[in-house]
Amino acid sequence: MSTAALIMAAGRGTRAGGAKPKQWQRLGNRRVADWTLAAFADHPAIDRILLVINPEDAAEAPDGIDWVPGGATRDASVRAGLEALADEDVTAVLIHDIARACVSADLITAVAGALEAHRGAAPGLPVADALWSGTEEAQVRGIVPRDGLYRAQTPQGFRFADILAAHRAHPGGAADDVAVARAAGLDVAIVSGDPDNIKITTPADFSRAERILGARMDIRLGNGYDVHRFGEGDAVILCGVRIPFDRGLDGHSDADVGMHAVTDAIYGALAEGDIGRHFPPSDPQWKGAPSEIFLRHAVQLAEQKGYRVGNVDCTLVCEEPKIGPHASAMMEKMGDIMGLAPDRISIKATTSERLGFTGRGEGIAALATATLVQP
Ligand SMILES: Nc1ccn([C@@H]2O[C@H](COP(=O)(O)OP(=O)(O)OP(=O)(O)O)[C@@H](O)[C@H]2O)c(=O)n1
Ligand SMILES: C[C@](O)(CO)[C@H](O)COP(=O)(O)O
Repeated sequence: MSTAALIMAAGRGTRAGGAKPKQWQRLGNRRVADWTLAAFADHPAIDRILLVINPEDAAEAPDGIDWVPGGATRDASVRAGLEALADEDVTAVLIHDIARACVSADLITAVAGALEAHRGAAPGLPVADALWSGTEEAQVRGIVPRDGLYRAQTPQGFRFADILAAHRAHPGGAADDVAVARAAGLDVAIVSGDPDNIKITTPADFSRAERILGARMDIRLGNGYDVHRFGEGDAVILCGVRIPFDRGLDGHSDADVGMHAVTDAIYGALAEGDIGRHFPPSDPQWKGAPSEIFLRHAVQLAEQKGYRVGNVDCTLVCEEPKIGPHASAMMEKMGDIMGLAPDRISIKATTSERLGFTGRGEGIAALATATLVQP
């Protein structure tokens, strides 16, 4: 079975307001559309994603995602998307509003899983509040029994051939795809909806969605510690900056103790061991290597796993050389390598009051902490 996600994004978002349709507006550190697409792109049950947009928004479409033009109404847009998939080997389709950016992986799993036993499946929330009917003057006219009533959500899932035929036969004007399916006589199973799967409809919904997504945010913390002893040389390299000195630091690579501690903090936050695991000292290719190779690798690994570096704090422990005059150059260099703003990097130094190996001037130690945030 090949399952496609058809993401409906051709609406104008008039109720939400703003300078551009709601799906292209910011929600935290990404656009609404990017949250929704990421939920499906990362999901193992989804083999293919097709986005339906208004052609006026072509410049907003994310790279690497196929899109087709939608229509004037939601059901016309869905039909356009289904027709575009008709020649592909798609057996099931999950049709989702891009405006439901808080959709969870569990809900996608539940709808996709229900399609193994049912021809159609969609999430619904039983109505929990009392229901009234009202007059145009906002007076209560009567009480509506709520038994058996559900609030409809997306993604709504169907066998592909069924829902394509149902849309082709439908005269238009349906609120959702379950309505189209039912008009064609298809049975649709109700799976448990998710109260957090809100549809961003009005301006107030943006902050609700941010709260929901913020509560899900995964923050990781890692620490790193490294030591290199002094040896022959006329300079040390610390956090990417060459500092002339009457000795150098010994090491297999360029012995940048500060950069190593930061790199290990990132690996630590990922539970990915340390530099030695990724760049074994027994491997001659790393002899004298610039340590930014290691740091770049750690940052890339974090990105591959869906994290970005939030901030980094590094303390160098030595009596000499003096770090203060070089700290801002170090922060700039580290920021360049990590793609991090300077105000998210702290590099500072302390002596150890002439105690221990650093106090006796035998080497330099470095400690670092890094946070990783998802997404
Ligand atoms: N012609 C249309 C109209 C709507 N949609 C999509 O269908 C979903 C329905 O949500 P809704 O809140 O109604 O979106 P809009 O139509 O954009 O909002 P509004 O009614 O406030 O303009 C949205 O993801 C929207 O982009 C679509 O693809 N094509
Ligand atoms: C499809 C839908 O999300 C189901 O709740 C909803 O009907 C679409 O939004 P609209 O506000 O009804 O256009």
